[in-house]
Amino acid sequence: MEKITVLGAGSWGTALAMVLANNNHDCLLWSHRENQATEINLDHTNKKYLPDTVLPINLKATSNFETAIKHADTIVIAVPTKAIRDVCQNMKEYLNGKKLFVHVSKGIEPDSFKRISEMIVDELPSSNVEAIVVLSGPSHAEEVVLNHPTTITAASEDMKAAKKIQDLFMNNSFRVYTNDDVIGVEIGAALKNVIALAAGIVDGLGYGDNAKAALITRGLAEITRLGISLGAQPYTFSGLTGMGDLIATCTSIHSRNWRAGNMLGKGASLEKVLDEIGMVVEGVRTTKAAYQLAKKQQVDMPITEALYSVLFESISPKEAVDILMHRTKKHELEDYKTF
Ligand SMILES: NC(=O)C1=CN([C@@H]2O[C@H](COP(=O)(O)OP(=O)(O)OC[C@H]3O[C@@H](n4cnc5c(N)ncnc54)[C@H](OP(=O)(O)O)[C@@H]3O)[C@@H](O)[C@H]2O)C=CC1
Ligand SMILES: O=C(CO)COP(=O)(O)O
Repeated sequence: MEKITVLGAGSWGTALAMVLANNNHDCLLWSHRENQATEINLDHTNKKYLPDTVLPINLKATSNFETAIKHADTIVIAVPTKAIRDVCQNMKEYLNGKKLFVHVSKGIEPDSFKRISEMIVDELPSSNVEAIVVLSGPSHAEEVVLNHPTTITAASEDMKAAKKIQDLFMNNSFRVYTNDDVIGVEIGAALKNVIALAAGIVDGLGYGDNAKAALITRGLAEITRLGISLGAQPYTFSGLTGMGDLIATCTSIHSRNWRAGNMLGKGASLEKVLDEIGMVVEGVRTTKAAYQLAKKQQVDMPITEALYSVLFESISPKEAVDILMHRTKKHELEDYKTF
């Protein structure tokens, strides 16, 4: 039995804490809302985020950040991308010695273009960081809490740390692989949300399966191009955190990104969509970051550009699809000629 803290009691933090508690670890879940921590401790529910789930009784919660950080030497950070820096900054005063950090967030920071692990490195003193592991893959919280078979990847530059996280999370319904391509895993995780928003849009427009298959396939091509330009290994993008998560997110009603796109495709405004979903839709902010990053890297990312125009330049979803369909003629495999 290992002591582990999970920071962030939204859908994913709660589902992962449940996996760890079911694996008989001493898992403490931190919520920044006292009433939510009380609900988890007394009612064993988290109704806002996982309405139909009964949490294991050995899963404890706290809203005391100091208690949460001091509880364990393994800390899982499960807050949205935009909260990563704040959470890391707040934790510094309670860190004493080295801890193993796991992050599970899927995004890139606009303007700095930093991946999550880079933000963690920016914010935490290296003397307090044993290693950073990213846990990512096709894994809707709603299915994980039902113990439906799920596969995921623990990626780190430190394979010993990745294997430790594999051991802590793995069980009969939660299968964990390892990978050392942190760039590829984080880029695939962040960018699949952009393509999922676009997939939701084509479904909302009523364009059907051909259009969605095109988006997933050409989406993977542009994600791979960007990833390679940043130093990722090409084959990571055919794996769980690339193609795997694209399929899960672009085809599922569980996906907040797909649902947001679907509502946009049906004509709703971005403001109304985000208000109605009420949970993080990472793809919106990541579209901005990816659009900027593609320009910096001089990588062609037509789907990301089209989505950027819809989200931030008031182009209609239908016009954006028309623009994509009228691009100059290309060879399908010209992206792959370099590997
Ligand atoms: N849901 C899923 O199935 C999966 C999600 N992910 C990724 O996990 C990350 C978290 O997503 P998810 O749990 O789904 O998001 P949710 O929107 O479900 O929950 C986010 C949680 O983070 C809390 N939070 C927000 N800002 C802060 C802050 N500054 N300090 C402390 N807590 C904060 C929210 O609190 P409040 O209630 O107050 O808003 C909420 O509890 C995202 O990057 C997502 O892409 C990855 C795999 C699967
Ligand atoms: O990352 C996810 C599944 O792997 C969850 O996707 P959403 O954030 O779109 O719900």
